[in-house]
Amino acid sequence: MSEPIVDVHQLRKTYRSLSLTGRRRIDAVRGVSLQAYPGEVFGLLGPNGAGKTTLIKMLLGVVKPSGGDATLLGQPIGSSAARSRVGYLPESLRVDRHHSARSALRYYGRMSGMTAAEIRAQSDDLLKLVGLEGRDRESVRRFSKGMYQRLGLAQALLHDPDLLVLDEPTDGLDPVGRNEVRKVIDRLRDSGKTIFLNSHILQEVEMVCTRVAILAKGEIKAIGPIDELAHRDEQKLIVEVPCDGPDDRPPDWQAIFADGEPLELESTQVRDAFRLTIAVAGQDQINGVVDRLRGAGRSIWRLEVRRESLEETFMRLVETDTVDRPSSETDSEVPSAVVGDGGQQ
Ligand SMILES: Nc1ncnc2c1ncn2[C@@H]1O[C@H](COP(=O)(O)OP(=O)(O)OP(=O)(O)O)[C@@H](O)[C@H]1O
Repeated sequence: MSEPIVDVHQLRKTYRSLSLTGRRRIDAVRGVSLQAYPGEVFGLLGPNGAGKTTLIKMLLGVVKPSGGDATLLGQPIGSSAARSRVGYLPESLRVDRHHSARSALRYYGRMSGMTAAEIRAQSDDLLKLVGLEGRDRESVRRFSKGMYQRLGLAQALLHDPDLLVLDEPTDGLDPVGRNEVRKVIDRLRDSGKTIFLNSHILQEVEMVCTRVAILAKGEIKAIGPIDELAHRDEQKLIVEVPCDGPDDRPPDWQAIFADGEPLELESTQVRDAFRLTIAVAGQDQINGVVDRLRGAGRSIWRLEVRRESLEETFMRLVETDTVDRPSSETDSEVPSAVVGDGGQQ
C-alpha cells in the first residue's frame, strides 16, 4: 500500500480554562490514530463536541497538540512544507461582500503568495469545476449559501494542493446546495485528489466517503470502509408467512427450526401474517430458514435481509457518548484563562 497522506499517531488535545467553578479541563482529542491514503475521500464522523474540528485544526497547525504526532504528505503537521500542499475549507469561510467570485480568488491567491498570472491560469478552470462560470463577476452578496461554499472550495483548490481538508462542507446548506457541493467533491475524487472531511451528517458521509472514522468524546470508536463498519455478523432476516387471520395462534417456531441451531427470533402478527425477525450469521443460515419453513408447508410472502445502516452503527457506537462532560479540577495556580497551548488554541 502507498504511503499515507494523513498519518496520525496517538494525537491528543487537552484544553484548560478557568471558569467561575474552578479550573476546567477538556480532553477534546484523546489519543487518536488514523491514516488516509492517496485518492481517498476520508470522512471523520461524530456528534457535536466529538473533537472533529480540534483534530482538523491540529492537522493544519492551528492548534498545538498536547501529545502524539502526525504528518501530512510526509511532513510534520504545522510545518510550512505540510501547509503549502494542503487546501482548507473552514466551517464558515468569510468572503468580504464587496468581492465577486473572481476577485475573491485573486485576493486569496495573493494571500498565499501566487502571482497574478498563476491566479488567472487557475481561476477559469476552478470556476468551471465548481459551477460558478458565468456568475464569477457578480457580487457574492447575491450568492446562495451553496454558491458561497463552492467558491470556498475553489479558494481551497487555488494552489493545486495534494490534500483538501473540508470542515463540515455541507453544513447549513439546503438539499440543492448539498447536492451541488457533493458533485464537486465527486469530481475532485475522480480527478485523484485526496480529501479529508469532517461532518456530523451521516447521509453526506455515506454518499461521498470511501472510508470513515467514527469519533466520539475524542476517541475513535470505529474506522474502515463504510460497508465494513456495519456488523456483518448481525444481519436480520425478516420473513412474513401467511396465517389464518388475527386469531390464528403462532406455531412453535423453534420446533420448525429444531434440527438446526436454536434461532434468536421474534415473532409478531401483522394482520394476516406472522412476521419473524431472525438474527442470522450468513447465507447458509438464511437458506436453512427458508428450507425449514417450506418443509413445514409454510408459504413465504416476504423475505428481507437487513444489515445495520451507517446510522444504526453510529448510534450504537456513540449513543452513550454524545453528552460532553468536562472534568473539573481545583488547581488554583492557573496563570491565564487558557494554558498549555504555547499560545496557540
Ligand atoms: N478553544 C477551546 N477551549 C476550550 N474548549 C474547547 C475549545 N475548542 C473546543 N473545545 C471543546 O472541545 C470539545 C471538542 O470540540 P470540537 O469543536 O473539536 O468538536 P466537534 O466535533 O468539531 O463539534 P461540532 O460538530 O459541534 O463542531 C468540546 O467539548 C468543545 O467545547
